[in-house]
Amino acid sequence: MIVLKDILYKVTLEKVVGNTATAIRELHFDSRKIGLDDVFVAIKGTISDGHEYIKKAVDQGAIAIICEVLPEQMVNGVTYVEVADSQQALAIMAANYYENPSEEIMLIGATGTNGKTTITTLLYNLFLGLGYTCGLLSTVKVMIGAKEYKATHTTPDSLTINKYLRAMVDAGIEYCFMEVSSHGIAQKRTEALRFDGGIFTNLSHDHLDYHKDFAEYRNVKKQFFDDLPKNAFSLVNIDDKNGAFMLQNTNSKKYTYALKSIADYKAHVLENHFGGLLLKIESHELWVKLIGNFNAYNVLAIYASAKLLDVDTIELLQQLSTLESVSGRFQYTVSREQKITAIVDYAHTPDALKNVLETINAIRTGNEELITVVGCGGDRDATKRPKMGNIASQLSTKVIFTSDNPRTENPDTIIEEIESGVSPENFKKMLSITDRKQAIKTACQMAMENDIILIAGKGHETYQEINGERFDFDDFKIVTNLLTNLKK
Ligand SMILES: CC(=O)N[C@H]1[C@@H](OP(=O)(O)OP(=O)(O)OC[C@H]2O[C@@H](n3ccc(=O)[nH]c3=O)[C@H](O)[C@@H]2O)O[C@H](CO)[C@@H](O)[C@@H]1O[C@H](C)C(=O)N[C@@H](C)C(=O)N[C@H](CCC(=O)O)C(=O)O
Ligand SMILES: Nc1ncnc2c1ncn2[C@@H]1O[C@H](COP(=O)(O)OP(=O)(O)OP(=O)(O)O)[C@@H](O)[C@H]1O
Repeated sequence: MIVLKDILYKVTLEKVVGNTATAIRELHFDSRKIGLDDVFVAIKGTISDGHEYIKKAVDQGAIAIICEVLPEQMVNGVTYVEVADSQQALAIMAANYYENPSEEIMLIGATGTNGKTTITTLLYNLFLGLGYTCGLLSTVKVMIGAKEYKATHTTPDSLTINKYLRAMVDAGIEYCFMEVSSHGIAQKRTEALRFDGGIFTNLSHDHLDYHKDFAEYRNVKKQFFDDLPKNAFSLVNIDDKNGAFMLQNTNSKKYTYALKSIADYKAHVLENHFGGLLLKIESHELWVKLIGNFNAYNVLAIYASAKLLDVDTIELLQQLSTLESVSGRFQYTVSREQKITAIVDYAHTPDALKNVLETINAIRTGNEELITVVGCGGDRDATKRPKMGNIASQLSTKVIFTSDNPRTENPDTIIEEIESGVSPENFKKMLSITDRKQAIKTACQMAMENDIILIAGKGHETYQEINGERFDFDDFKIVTNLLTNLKK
């Protein structure tokens, strides 16, 4: 039997009307899920206010209501608890409800604008290879041992996280690697979790549709490190100009990694081409099958994390050399006859797109065409559109602007906004094809021997979202198929 008072442990209570010794069944923050004897946590959201659904929750059988403002009319037999912050209360209650699973597993979080999925997935694969049992909470998928679940968020809500962590602990899983998004931190989805380590990758212009400005976005990321406990490690990329800021107020053990600056963990890129990366990490030379300078940072972060988790260096180097690239993250295929290389990458921010294009330009000989197919999502930060148009047209020899999850916006209007960032001298490089499949097909038809096609923005996604509906769409499958059947 679960008692309300027990799951309220550590929640600061402002006011209580009713009995907290009451037995409860489930905990929910969505009134639509409430059944008999459940607890409803009312949250002020971005679209609606959970407080408006309190009556509905009670009508459906809720035995307790947790809210920031008590309703005027309260029903006898229902317990009403006023708290200062419902999201925080939910996080603490969720941890209590699932008996604090984060305290029974090694939990490592990665945050930053880019690299979270790559780092957490590679850490997961690395630790599996080392013989540990592992869990993964990422944008692409959730893994609990061998069982795969569809991910709905980069960082799910606190109830879902704790439910997954409990399932991992019950399955005997030793390590969980999870992505920590800025939305997740801001909405307190990760509060009340006990992390054993936190990794900071980098910070650039992103999510400014959600966060007020860059300063707020940066402060939210820092909050994750501020909250890490004394025994956890904070591992930050100190080459990033915001790296030092992340470490300012944390009580955790502070470590840095870098390719350029002085750092606790340092690497040099000795070779960088389509075959992979040759790195010198500390005194060790290491070949990895990952491409591009940014992956040198990712490999270094993984190496440093594993060292901080006491992995044997020889075994670690051996496993690192076997790692394969992550789905939709610089995933590539080469057509057999024409040797046309197609790269599918999730780059959907100006900085990530610039990184990927610079990575390709650093590797290519210069004689080939670099044809980029790219779009920007609808109903999301519109300020990045001209920036991405500018970057794509400057750093490619040809560019095709197309759709990328237009959602409720008109895809042609989005494309016009992307085009507005292209400077006149690059107009001749530019084409616009609204239909993404047609855009990819045109790129394949335009490509000649040894040319390179970059299809950016969607990465691992297997859909195109138009007006609330998701249609099957997979960049990598489409381009692989087109290149296989290409007749020139
Ligand atoms: C903008 C945003 O982050 N929204 C998240 C937020 O929902 P919200 O504030 O919009 O909720 P709302 O619809 O206003 O409703 C407010 C409250 O009323 C409740 N309600 C609502 C209707 C009803 O009938 N009954 C009821 O009780 C809702 O359950 C909610 O508690 O809280 C929900 C529960 O945690 C999230 O599912 C939801 O994520 C939406 C779906 C989303 O798309 N989020 C994205 C932007 C996101 O979080 N992305 C980051 C990664 C970003 C990145 O790095 O790319 C992520 O971690 O996934
Ligand atoms: N360390 C890095 N620095 C810069 N760019 C990177 C880094 N690692 C990966 N990238 C590039 O950034 C993009 C996103 O990578 P990844 O999915 O790993 O990041 P993320 O932080 O999980 O982003 P998201 O939450 O949007 O999925 C990809 O295009 C990838 O090529």
